[in-house]
Amino acid sequence: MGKGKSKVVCGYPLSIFFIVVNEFCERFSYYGMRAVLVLYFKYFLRWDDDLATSIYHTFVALCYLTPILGAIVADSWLGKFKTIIYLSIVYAVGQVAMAVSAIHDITDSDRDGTPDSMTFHIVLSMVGLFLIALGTGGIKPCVAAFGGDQFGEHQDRQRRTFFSVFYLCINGGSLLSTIITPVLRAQECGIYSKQKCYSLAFGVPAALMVVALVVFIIGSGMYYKAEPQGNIMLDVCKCIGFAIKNRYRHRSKQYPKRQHWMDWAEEKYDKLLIAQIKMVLKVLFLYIPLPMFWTLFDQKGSRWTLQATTMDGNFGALVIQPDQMQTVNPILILTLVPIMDSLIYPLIKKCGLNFTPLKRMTVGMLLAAIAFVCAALVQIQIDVSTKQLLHSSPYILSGQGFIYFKLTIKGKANSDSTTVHNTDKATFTLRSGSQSCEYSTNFGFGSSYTFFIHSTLVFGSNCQDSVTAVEDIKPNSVHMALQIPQYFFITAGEVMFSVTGLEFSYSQAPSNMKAVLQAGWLFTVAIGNFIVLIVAELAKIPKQWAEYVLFASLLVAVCVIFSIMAYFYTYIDPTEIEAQFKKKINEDDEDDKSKPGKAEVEMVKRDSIKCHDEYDKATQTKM
Ligand SMILES: CC(C)C[C@H](NC(=O)[C@@H](N)Cc1ccccc1)C(=O)O
Repeated sequence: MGKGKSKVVCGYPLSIFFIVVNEFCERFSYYGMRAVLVLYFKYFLRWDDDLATSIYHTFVALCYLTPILGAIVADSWLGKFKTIIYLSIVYAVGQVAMAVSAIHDITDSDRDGTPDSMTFHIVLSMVGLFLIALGTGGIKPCVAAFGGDQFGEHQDRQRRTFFSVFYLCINGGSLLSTIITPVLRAQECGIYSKQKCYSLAFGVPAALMVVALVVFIIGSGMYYKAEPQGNIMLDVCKCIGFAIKNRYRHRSKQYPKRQHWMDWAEEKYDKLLIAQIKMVLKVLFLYIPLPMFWTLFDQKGSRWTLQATTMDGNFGALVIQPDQMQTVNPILILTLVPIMDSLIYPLIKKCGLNFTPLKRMTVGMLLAAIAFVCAALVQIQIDVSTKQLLHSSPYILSGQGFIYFKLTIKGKANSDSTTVHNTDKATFTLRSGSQSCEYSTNFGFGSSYTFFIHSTLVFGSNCQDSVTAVEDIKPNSVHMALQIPQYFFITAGEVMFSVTGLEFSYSQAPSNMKAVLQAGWLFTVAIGNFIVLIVAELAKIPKQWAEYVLFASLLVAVCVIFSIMAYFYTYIDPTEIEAQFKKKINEDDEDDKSKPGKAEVEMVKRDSIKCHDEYDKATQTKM
C-alpha cells in the first residue's frame, strides 16, 4: 500500500504517474532550453565565445546550487508539494521571459532584422535565466523526494523501481528536447523580418514547463503530503553548534568521553534530532569524494564535444554534428537502465553476490575512469592522424594569373555560421556583375582548401575547369563512431553511480531531511562542475590525451578512498530508528511520571546508552 489517498496500480501508487510525467516535461523544458543557449548568446546577443561559455557554465552551476534553497524551504517551511508548485511557477515565468527576450521584433524599430536595444534582450534573458535556475534547482530535490514519499515503509522494491523510471523520464525528456529545439531554432520567424527562431526554441520548453505544472496539480488529490516539521535546518545548525561548544567546554580529561561528538548536544537537544543529524552527517561525509565523478561526467558537453569536432561524423545516410553526439548519453540510458534493473542486477544477485548501493557506485566510478582512458586512446589516434599543412597561402601568392580564396569545412552544428557544413558536395556560384558560373566539389569534415581561380575564367562556360582546389588541411579521418565506447562506459557508470546515488540519498535520509539530502547529492554535481573550471584553468596540460589520463587517474584514486569509506559505512533504516526513538521517548516519559526526583545527569547518561543501543541495532549492514 502507498501512503497517500492514491489508487494502487500493479503495486504502485497512481500518484507517481503524475510525478514522473511532471519530471519528463520539466527535463524537456530544461535540456531543450540549454541545448540552444550558447548559440543564443553568440548569435542573438552577439557575445564572444568566452563570455557565452562562462555565462553558460555559471548558469549550469547555479542550477545545482539552488537545490539547497529549495530543500530548506520544502523541509522546514512550505512542504515539498507547495514548494514544487510555487517554484514551478517561477520556473515557467523564467522560460517565458527567455522566449520573449528572443523576439527580435520587439526592439527592431528600423525593421532591419537586428534588435536595436540589445540591453533589453540581455536584461530580460538574464532575469529569465536566474528565475529558471531558481525554479529548476529549487524543485529538483523536492520532486525526487516527493516521489519517494509516496511509497509505504514496505515498498522498498517499488521505490527503487520508481527511481529507475524517474531517471528514464529525465533522459526521455532530455533526449527529445535536445533533438527538437535545435530544429526549431533553425527555422526562420519574425513579424517584420525573418530571423532564426530562438523565441520558438525557448517558447516550446516554456509551454512544456506549464504542462509539467498542470500535470502536477492534476495529481494533487492523490499525493501523500508529509508536513514540514519547522525550521529543521536552523535546528540542525544550532544543535551542531551546541555540540561543538559543549565538547570544547568539557575538553578536560575529567569528563568521560562520549561515543559520538554529536552526543555532546544531549544536554539541550532532543535525542531523536541528534540521531537524525548523525544519519545525515554520515551520508554527507561519504559524499566528499563524489564530485570527482561529475567532473569527468560533465566533460561530455565540453571536452568530448570539442574532440568530436576533430572527427569525421559521416555515418552514411546520417551526418552527425559534434554536439549531437551527446544524445548518445540519454539513448544509452534508456537502454541500459532496464537492462541493468531486469537482467544484470538480478543475475548478480542470483550468483550470490551482495551488490550493495555503495558497491554499485564504486563500480560506476571505475567505469567513468575507463571511459576517460577510451577518450585518451581516441585522442592519440586523432593526434597521429593530425592534419598536415600542405600549403600555406602566402607561399601560393607568388602564383601568376590566379586569384585565390580559402575555405574551411568544420563539423559544426550551427547554421548561423558562414562555415560550409559538412557536406559531401558543395556548390559555389562565382559572380561578376550579372554573369555567373557554378563550381562543385566534395569536402570532408575539418578540411581546409584554397581555391585558385584562373584570371582567364570565362563566365557562362563551365567554371569547373577554371578552378583548382588545393587541400591545405586533410579532412578528419578518425570516425566519430570511435567515441561510442567512451559514451558507453560513462553512461554505464552513470547508471550505476547516479541512479543508485539518487535512491541511496533518499533511503538513508531521516524523514524530515529527505529533500535536504537530495540537495546535498546535487551539490556534489555543482562542485564537480567547478572542479572542471579550476582544473582546466590550472592544469594547462598541452596534450589532450594526457589530460584525459590525468582525470581518469584522479578518479581511480578518489574511487579507492571512496571504497574504503564505503566499507565502514553501515546502512540504516531511518524509519525504524525514528520509530524506536519515539517509542523509547514515550516509555521514558511514563518512567519519569512514576519515578519523580531522579537526578537529571543520570537520566541523560542512561538515555544516551539506550539510544546508542537502538541506533547500533538498526545499523548492522556494511558496504
Ligand atoms: C546530473 C544529474 C544529477 C542527472 C540527470 N542527468 C541525466 O540523467 C543525463 N543523462 C541527461 C543528459 C541528457 C542529454 C545530454 C546530457 C545529459 C538530470 O538531469 O537530472
